[in-house]
Amino acid sequence: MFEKGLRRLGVVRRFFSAKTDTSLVRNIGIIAHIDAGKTTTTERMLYFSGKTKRIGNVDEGDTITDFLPQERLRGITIQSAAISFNWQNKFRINLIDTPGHADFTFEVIRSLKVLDGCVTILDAVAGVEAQTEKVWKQAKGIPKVCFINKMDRAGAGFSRTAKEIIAKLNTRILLVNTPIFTADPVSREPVFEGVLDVVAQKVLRWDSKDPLKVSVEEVTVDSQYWSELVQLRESMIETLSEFDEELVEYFLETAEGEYMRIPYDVLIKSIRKLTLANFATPILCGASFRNMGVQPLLDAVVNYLPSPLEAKKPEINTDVSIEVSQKGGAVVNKNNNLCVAQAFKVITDPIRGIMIYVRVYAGCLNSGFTVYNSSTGAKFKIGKLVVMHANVAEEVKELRCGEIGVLTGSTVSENVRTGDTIVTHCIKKDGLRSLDKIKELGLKINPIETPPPVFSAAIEPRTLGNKKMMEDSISKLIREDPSLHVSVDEETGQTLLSGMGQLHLEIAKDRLLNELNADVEVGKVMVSYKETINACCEVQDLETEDGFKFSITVEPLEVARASKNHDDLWQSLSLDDNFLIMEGQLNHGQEWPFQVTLEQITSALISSSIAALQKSGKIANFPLHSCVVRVKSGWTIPLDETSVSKILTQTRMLIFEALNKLEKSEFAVLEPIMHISVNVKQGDMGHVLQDLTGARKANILSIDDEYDMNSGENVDVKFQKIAEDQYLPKDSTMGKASISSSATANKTIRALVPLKEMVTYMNRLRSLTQGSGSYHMGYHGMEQVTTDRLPNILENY
Ligand SMILES: Nc1nc2c(ncn2[C@@H]2O[C@H](COP(=O)(O)OP(=O)(O)OP(=O)(O)O)[C@@H](O)[C@H]2O)c(=O)[nH]1
Repeated sequence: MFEKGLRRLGVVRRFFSAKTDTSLVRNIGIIAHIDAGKTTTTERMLYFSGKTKRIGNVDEGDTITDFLPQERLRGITIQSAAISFNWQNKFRINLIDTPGHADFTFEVIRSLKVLDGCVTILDAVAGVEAQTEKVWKQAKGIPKVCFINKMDRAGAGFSRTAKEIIAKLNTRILLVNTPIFTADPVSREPVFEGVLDVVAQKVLRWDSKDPLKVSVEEVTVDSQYWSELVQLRESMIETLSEFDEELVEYFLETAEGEYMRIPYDVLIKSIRKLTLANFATPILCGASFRNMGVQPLLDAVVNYLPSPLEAKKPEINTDVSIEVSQKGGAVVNKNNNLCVAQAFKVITDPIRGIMIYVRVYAGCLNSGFTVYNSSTGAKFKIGKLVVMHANVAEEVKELRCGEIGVLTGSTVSENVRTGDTIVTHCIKKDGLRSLDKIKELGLKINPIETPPPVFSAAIEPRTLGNKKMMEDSISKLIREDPSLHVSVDEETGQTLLSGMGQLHLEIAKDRLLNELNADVEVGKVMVSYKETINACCEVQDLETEDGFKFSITVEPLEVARASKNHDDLWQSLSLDDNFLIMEGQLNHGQEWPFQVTLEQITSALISSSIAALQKSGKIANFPLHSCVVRVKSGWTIPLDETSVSKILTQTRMLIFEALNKLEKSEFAVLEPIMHISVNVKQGDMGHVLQDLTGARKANILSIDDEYDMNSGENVDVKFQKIAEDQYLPKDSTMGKASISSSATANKTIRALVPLKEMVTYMNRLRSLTQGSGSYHMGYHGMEQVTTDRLPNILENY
């Protein structure tokens, strides 16, 4: 219980030991729609855990996790920040606070890749918002708890939000605590004062002046909360019984069918079981800004979210076994000496240089050991290892299975990129030779997918002498943020920087100018267009005198998918939905004959394919999208060749040559299509709809009442029924739905729209709705530009 944690606060504020038992580690992410209160909640978690001695606030720009100058200035999270702290003096929580803005979705994707559990924060007034639905889907399969925040705001609706969680996020819920209110002495309006803890059967009230002071009151039969508590427990136990046989047995036999006789520990165990199985989501509430409800949330993190030993196993490229032992954590290929880790984030620290965040999946990573990057084939020694507390580093000797930490040192900076897998021996400093070449050194954790960039801007040095510095600064930026892309037009020499949205490019520009001191000019932000091919092309058996032999085809993605062969090695080019296929590579069987490794060859082929597909569109030189470069089986290189540079140049030329065989008519221009949800008052609906379908060429998917769950396209009928049947306490504050009369009732329009038509939409929506309308937009996919709009697009590009 958190009271124990509180009591300890004044006494124990020491750093945790690096050797925390793996079963006591929680790697969690905080995910939500923008402004739901992720950073505010994280800040309180750090304070209540004893990690910080004062509470930072987003609005004053002094939080621990939003430490970039741009984050403090704008009051939003831009990059995910990792921080470790203790709870209950025994659990170690590694927490990543992720950005909520859709432009920084890659930060969420890469964090989710290495996390075992999530806290989803919701704004009690806004309910389940569009970005919440999106991140919830991205976190599929990861156990979650929900925190309904901002219960202090007028219009907060706990039960309304809880109902939306069931219906829109398609999960059963377990109400771990519910809000309690007191009446304002003057206005008599309800004021949020604490929570009813359904599991511990207590009422917790926070002192508005002292954040550490909480009064705890047992709920007994004569309490005003007793009958509410009985109903809440009954409802919780019914949901638990749907899944947990052991609980049913306990309820019927030991508790003799009495809901109130199931003890705290038995309930915690059962809630944990359902959460880990992704059968249900525990729900809690509070108001982080007022320091209310955060300690129970931390208790929920350790009580209900998985340790690394219980988490989803990593997805890897081969079929070796991954077993989990309570003592050693995950063991890959039955080898207790094998360490497997994945790099998920790279940052450049002004003092420490390049820092690579890794998650260790098996074994133990030791400083000073030689490691192998199985994604690139590079072998190198790692330097110091550190654990980060936002921007403060603590040096550690080792990172064990399940932990998140940082690699530092110059060798590391040259050899590791986001998504790479690192393999090493846990005991011998230079023990790579004793690892199995194919099953262990060849093992890769599936890479982190990068979403496609949809906006780009030309960028150029102010003076010619600054070109090199500009290139270096851009590559630093891209190393940190692979969702930014750079391409150079070989004919005009123009450099284009592409990203996930206008804000993303704006921040990149700010960082280039102010943090990296690059003397550059950045042009107008424009939509990124692509081209694709609708026919295959090939170059057969190119043989050079010095012994290189390759046959290559370039195919549309759907053609390659239709003829997928399980012996082929598919590699994502991490860009534009393009792939490289190496035919028959999983079937070689015999001894590897070449000096260079398969990983080095594959890495070279990936680089040459990316370069060749960058500017190959025949209609307008746009980069190619949804294309596959296939290297046919039977390829060879000279046996004594020690470098891959020739493979790079030869295959790049071959891809160009193949593409040149296609006619212009076999190419098509693609544009980014966005899904949008627009919230407007009923009275404004007509104008907004007319504008969307007319000027913006939108394809309307649905029009729903904002809080009407009877008609949403993403409402599953099964969960709608569960939502209707769920027992929920009456909302004490005035819910938004009850405030609105039919004339002002909010409507949500969902539609698919070309991004080009949405560039100035915010201003347009404001003027159509007198400032009351709002919208949210996310990437849907690339689609062929319709013939009527193509000439205009090409003319203006
Ligand atoms: N009334 C009220 N306001 C809150 C509460 N929690 C956060 N806020 C405010 O909501 C705004 C957004 O809070 P943040 O913590 O930055 O939200 P976020 O989810 O981290 O935002 P992004 O990371 O930019 O997506 C700030 O103005 C906070 O002060 C709360 O419990 N009650």
